[in-house]
Parts: sequence; C-alpha cells; structure tokens
Amino acid sequence: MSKIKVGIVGGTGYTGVELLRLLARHPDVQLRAITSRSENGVPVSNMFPSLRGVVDLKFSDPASGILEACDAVFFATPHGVAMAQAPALLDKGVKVIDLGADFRLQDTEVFEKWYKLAHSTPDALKQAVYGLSELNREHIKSARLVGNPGCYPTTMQLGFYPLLKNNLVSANALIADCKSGVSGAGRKAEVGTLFCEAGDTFKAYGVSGHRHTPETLEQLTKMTAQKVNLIFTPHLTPMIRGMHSTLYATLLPEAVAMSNDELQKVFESTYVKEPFVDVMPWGSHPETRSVRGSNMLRMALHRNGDVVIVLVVQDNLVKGAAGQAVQNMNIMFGLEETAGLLGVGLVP
Ligand SMILES: NC(=O)C1=CN([C@@H]2O[C@H](COP(=O)(O)OP(=O)(O)OC[C@H]3O[C@@H](n4cnc5c(N)ncnc54)[C@H](OP(=O)(O)O)[C@@H]3O)[C@@H](O)[C@H]2O)C=CC1
Ligand SMILES: CC(=O)N[C@@H](CCC(=O)OP(=O)(O)O)C(=O)O
Repeated sequence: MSKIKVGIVGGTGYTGVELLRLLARHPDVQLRAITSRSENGVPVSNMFPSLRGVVDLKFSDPASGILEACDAVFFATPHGVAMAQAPALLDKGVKVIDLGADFRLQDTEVFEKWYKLAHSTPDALKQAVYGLSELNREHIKSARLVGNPGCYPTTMQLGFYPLLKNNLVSANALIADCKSGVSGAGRKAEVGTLFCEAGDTFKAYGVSGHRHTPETLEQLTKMTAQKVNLIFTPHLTPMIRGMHSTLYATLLPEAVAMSNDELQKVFESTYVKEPFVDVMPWGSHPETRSVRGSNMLRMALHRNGDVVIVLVVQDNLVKGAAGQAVQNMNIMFGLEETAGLLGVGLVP
C-alpha cells in the first residue's frame, strides 16, 4: 500500500511538534507539508533540533496550496482556523482532523457562546464526527472530517463511560477535579504560562465555567437516559506534560450492593480490547509519568461509601491531542489502530 501523504497546519505549536514526533516514525505515513506563517521557509529541524535527521522538510505557507496534495491534513491551530480552511480541502477530497474545537460541538449556538466566535461552516460541521476513538470508532472509520476531543473531556468521558453506560451511578451529580500540565495552554506567549508564574505554584481556574464542560456534557448525555449534571474544575499544575483527573460518581441505590470486584470487572470488560486504555488493579494510584510521551490512558478505581472514585491519567499532548489524532487517522484510513503509537511512557 502506498504511504498516506500528510500535512500539518500549525507545525510550530506544541501539538504540531508532537504530531511531527509521532508521524515521522509512522510506518504508513509520508510527511509532505508542515505549515507556519511565522517560520515559513525555515527548516523544521532548525526550530526543533529533536527532529534533526528525522524530518528534512521546511515550514511552508499554509496558503501555498501544498496542503491540497495531501491525503490527510491535521489542524494543530487555534480555534477558528480549521473552520475557515477545512472546507476547501474537503472539496479536494482531503480528509481533515482538527485538534481544535471547531468541529467538536454539534450545536453552533453553544459553540458561539463558549468560544466567542461565529461558526462559519455549519455545513461542514454536520458531516463532522467526534473523535473519541474508543467510543466512536465505527463513525470515525467512514469520516472525512473529525473533531478531535479536548484533553480534559477525553479523561472525563473514558472515566465515566462504564458507570453511565451500565446505569450504575446518578448522572445528576458527577464531579471531575482535573489537573493539567502547562503545555495544555499551548506555546503562545502568555504571562500565566511563564516559568515564574506557573512554576512552584498551583491553582484552579475556570471554576465558574470552562468550555470543556459543554463538550463533555454533550457526549456524556449520549451515554445515559438520565439527565446529566457535571461539576468540572480544572487546575494548572507545575509540570510540562500530563493530566490527572479525579472523578466522583454516586452509586444508584440498585448498584450500592455491588462489590469492588464487580465494579472492577465492569471497567475491565469495557476496555479489555482497547490498546490505549489501561484499567489498573483496584486501589492503584496512576501517575502522570507512567504515560508521559505515550498514547496510553490509565485509570484506577477506588470507593468511599456510595461514591466511586475513578483516577485517570494521560499525556495531554498525546492521548489528549496529537496521539488521539493519529489514532483517528489510523482508523479513518483502515490502518492498524496502534501504528506509530506504541511508544512507552518516559519514567522517571
Ligand atoms: N496543548 C494541548 O495540550 C492541547 C491543545 N489542543 C488544541 O490544539 C490546537 C493547537 O494547540 P497548541 O499546539 O497548544 O497551540 P499553539 O499555540 O502551541 O500553536 C498554534 C499553531 O497554530 C499556528 N497558527 C496560528 N494561527 C494560525 C492561522 N490563522 N493559520 C494557520 N496557522 C496558524 C501557529 O503557527 P504560526 O503562527 O507560525 O502560523 C502555531 O504553530 C488548539 O486548538 C488547542 O486548543 C487540544 C488538546 C490539547
Ligand atoms: C492548561 C490549559 O490551559 N489547558 C487548556 C485546555 C487544553 C486545550 O488546549 O484544549 P482545547 O483544545 O479545548 O482548547 C485550557 O484550559 O484552556
């Protein structure tokens, strides 16, 4: 089979360089174009010496037409960019995966409220498929346009799914207490992400409303007939990569008698065939470093009375962004789902 020709829009950002790291060693991919407006013409390896001898392309202008010759294009760009540029690529038969939020929310009014942007391509949005690989694989297989999930929503959905799908917990009282590494904010210069502002300190943000709440609610609602209510509190933690989500859900009266062993089996049987979801033994404490640089999401169950506690870790740049995007590309092109994604986490 000939290799898939791939382009990346936004190659100078953190998810862009993560895509490059993964795709450069992907057995079925040929990297054709990596765009940057600010670094146009500069060799990619000048900016990222980690890619010297691995990627020999130069950054190109996203408007040069080079993307149209690709089979697949990833948008690793701020919200609003993919919706402006994807329709022309789709018209040329190029498959598109957006790492931003332009194609995640089905309701344009909700999108406009949270992103403060008018949605310019509601027609393209109608054909977009939400790219949570494990739960939406069948739709992703035939998708031409995928909206890759947000990083926090990936942990919340995969953690709550076995409980909601099996009607074991009250969906009306879900709590997600989540922590992200600073790379989650992207590479753009902002005072809040400077070393002196984000190092050796810890804080919550977006407590009264974060745009990942509507995305997560929209998807959790598909898992259960109950009304879903979610309290989601993100925190910024002084590490570069990694995300840790502590999820709380109260068992319904009819499920309270379940043993820890039975609950564990529900999770294990849900994810037994998933190459990138690891259900650890009951009572484990997954660490972010166990998934650093890898596409694996690890979870472990605990219980306090009627409350089930699910601990979930992932690398925000891999399973939370670029890795899941590559996983979706593999599914869209009928490749081995794990191709290019079998790297092991970096410990220590
Ligand atoms: N960081 C993370 O953990 C996660 C990020 N995401 C999402 O992925 C997307 C990318 O994030 P991240 O890599 O962190 O962002 P960065 O801010 O680090 O990078 C953004 C990139 O987009 C390019 N860009 C900006 N504006 C335009 C434009 N108008 N046209 C073409 N290219 C443009 C920039 O390059 P240049 O200006 O040179 O063209 C840069 O390479 C965002 O939508 C983000 O929300 C999703 C999940 C997790
Ligand atoms: C630490 C940090 O700032 N994280 C980002 C979320 C990560 C991300 O980029 O998600 P989207 O693709 O939905 O924007 C935030 O809370 O805005």
